[in-house]
Amino acid sequence: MSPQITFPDVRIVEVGPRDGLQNIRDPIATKTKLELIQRLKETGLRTIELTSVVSPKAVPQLADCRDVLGDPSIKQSLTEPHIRHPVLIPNIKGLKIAFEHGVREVAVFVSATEGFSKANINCTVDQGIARAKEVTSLALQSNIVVRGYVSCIFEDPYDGPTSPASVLHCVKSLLDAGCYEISLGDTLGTGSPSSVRSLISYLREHGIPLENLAGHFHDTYGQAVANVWEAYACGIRVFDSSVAGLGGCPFAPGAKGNVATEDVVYMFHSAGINTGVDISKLVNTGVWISKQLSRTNSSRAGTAIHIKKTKSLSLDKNETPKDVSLQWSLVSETKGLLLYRSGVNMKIVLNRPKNGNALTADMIHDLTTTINDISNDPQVSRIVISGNGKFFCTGMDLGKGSTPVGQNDSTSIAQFNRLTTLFEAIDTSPKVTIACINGPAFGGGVGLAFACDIRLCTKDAIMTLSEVKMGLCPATISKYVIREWGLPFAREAMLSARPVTPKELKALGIVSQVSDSTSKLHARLDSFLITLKVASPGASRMSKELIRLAWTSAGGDQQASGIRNIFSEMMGPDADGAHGVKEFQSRRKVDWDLYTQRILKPKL
Ligand SMILES: CC(C)(COP(=O)([O-])OP(=O)([O-])OC[C@H]1O[C@@H](n2cnc3c(N)ncnc32)[C@H](O)[C@@H]1OP(=O)([O-])[O-])[C@@H](O)C(=O)NCCC(=O)NCCSC(=O)C[C@@](C)(O)CC(=O)[O-]
Repeated sequence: MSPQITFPDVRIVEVGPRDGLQNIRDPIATKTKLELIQRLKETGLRTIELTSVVSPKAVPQLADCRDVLGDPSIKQSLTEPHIRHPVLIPNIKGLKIAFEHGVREVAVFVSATEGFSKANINCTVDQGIARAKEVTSLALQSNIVVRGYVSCIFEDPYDGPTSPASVLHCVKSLLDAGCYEISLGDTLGTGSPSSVRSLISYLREHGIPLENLAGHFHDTYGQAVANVWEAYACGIRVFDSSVAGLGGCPFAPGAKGNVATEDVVYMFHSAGINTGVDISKLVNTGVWISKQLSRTNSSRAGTAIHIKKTKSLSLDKNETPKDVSLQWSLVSETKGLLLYRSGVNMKIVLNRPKNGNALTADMIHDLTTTINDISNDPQVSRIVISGNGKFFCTGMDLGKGSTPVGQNDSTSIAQFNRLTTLFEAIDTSPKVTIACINGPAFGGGVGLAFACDIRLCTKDAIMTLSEVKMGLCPATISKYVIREWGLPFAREAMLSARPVTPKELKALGIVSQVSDSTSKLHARLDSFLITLKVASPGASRMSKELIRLAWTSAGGDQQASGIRNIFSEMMGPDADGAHGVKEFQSRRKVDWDLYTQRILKPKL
């Protein structure tokens, strides 16, 4: 019988909140970063890099490092004995700030190569080492432990391949300075298992103890997980990784994200190697942060586990879907709009958060085209409209030099046509349209929400028909707002321009669900979309038409003939009804999403 092999544990250094976020251009709220750290902690990760005390000019995304470090939850976490929270520090000034906030571990960084050193920290390699030594020495005097990073271990974006001797020089210098561990950074992600083995062997042969080394691999060439495994096989036991594979490097063009923590944990657990991490919670965290950042989840294992979980939940007959997530993939991006797809669902996200997602002429045009395109796609059943950032949509563009207000006749006509075409496209779409209102809306933004069939919103999604304050009026949107709100309520809201709360709208049945936060809203949206699988797309389209007829010509001839036509369409041999009733007779429930994707449709 072969002897039982027991593998030593590995330690994962989660770098998502720092390395993962630093390269993202759109501002991320401090509270999202804090929630990310908290969620990561709850997965069982015991080393989580918090932030970086670098110049806000160099890395604007981390300009809130003081707010992160000063938050009570972080202060508490910094005192917990089994938790390690390294903070990246470039210089003495950064160290002092970290020290003031009770940080117990810092990380210093150097590049093994001149080109990257110059671009990243504007000094030579040796000047970088001297700076890191200075920080390390002062940190150690204050009982702060120091970790070192060496970047570009295989290649530099400017200088090309890196010599192992340069890596050795940096590793040795940082260890001599007193760093307890050096993380070897494949910043460009060009390394492969053979280069990993070769470098680690070289360092070991030159007297570097393996227990002082960690691996930090980026996934640009898809080699990161293989590199982690190879480094493990060589004897390395500490690995940096980032949830959902977040990351990149602002100074290394083309560098992709870090190896995803989910992929690393999955790989180690599959080999019976304990990481101490609850993979299920980790996967949920990866899905959550990807959604928060409107980014595709780069973790392969995370995505697969999540889809499997979602599928088994939605196929369970006794299960009422409750906040089950869908996997959304980015389909296209224009200036101001992001388009995502999840099966038969499309989600359009207004993406001009700095201007409250105010609708420029281009955005209105792109939004209309997108809605028309989706409306003509037989593989799609639903269209969601949402917004990025604090606001859902602040209405018509009122920006200096760009607003169409106060211009000439032709500008006015063009804007009128643009707006009416957009709202008509939404209103007459054969697809079920859902406004997922992530925050307050003003003017045309309210119109956008109420041209849709159904609305879910956050508790902060206050609606203001603010037009009268500026001498304008809710002209093109009135058709939809008055229809949905009712005359007296709409009249009062239009004439007062007062903020109307989600609570009021919910009480009137005008919004269907109100969530506590944006993340909960999106989770609720996903669950809601899953529940809509019970509805046939053809029948939904016809139901929409019946509602429109009741609104436009209640009791009239047009409504009567419209109902007659819809009735005969519904009863036809090619209509969804023929399939739905057959399934009913066989005591089978129809998943209309699968049907629409042609999976259940009989082969001709
Ligand atoms: C939203 C708050 C309360 C935020 O108030 P705040 O939180 O104090 O932030 P802010 O005012 O600094 O706004 C943040 C940024 O968003 C911009 N912004 C914000 N809204 C717009 C806009 N519409 N157009 C262009 N830019 C806009 C604003 O200019 C600023 O950009 P920055 O100055 O930093 O570059 C405030 O900015 C505000 O009151 N905005 C105006 C909202 C409004 O009244 N919208 C109605 C537009 S009229 C309309 O839609 C007509 C229509 C379509 O209904 C007619 C029809 O139906 O036919």
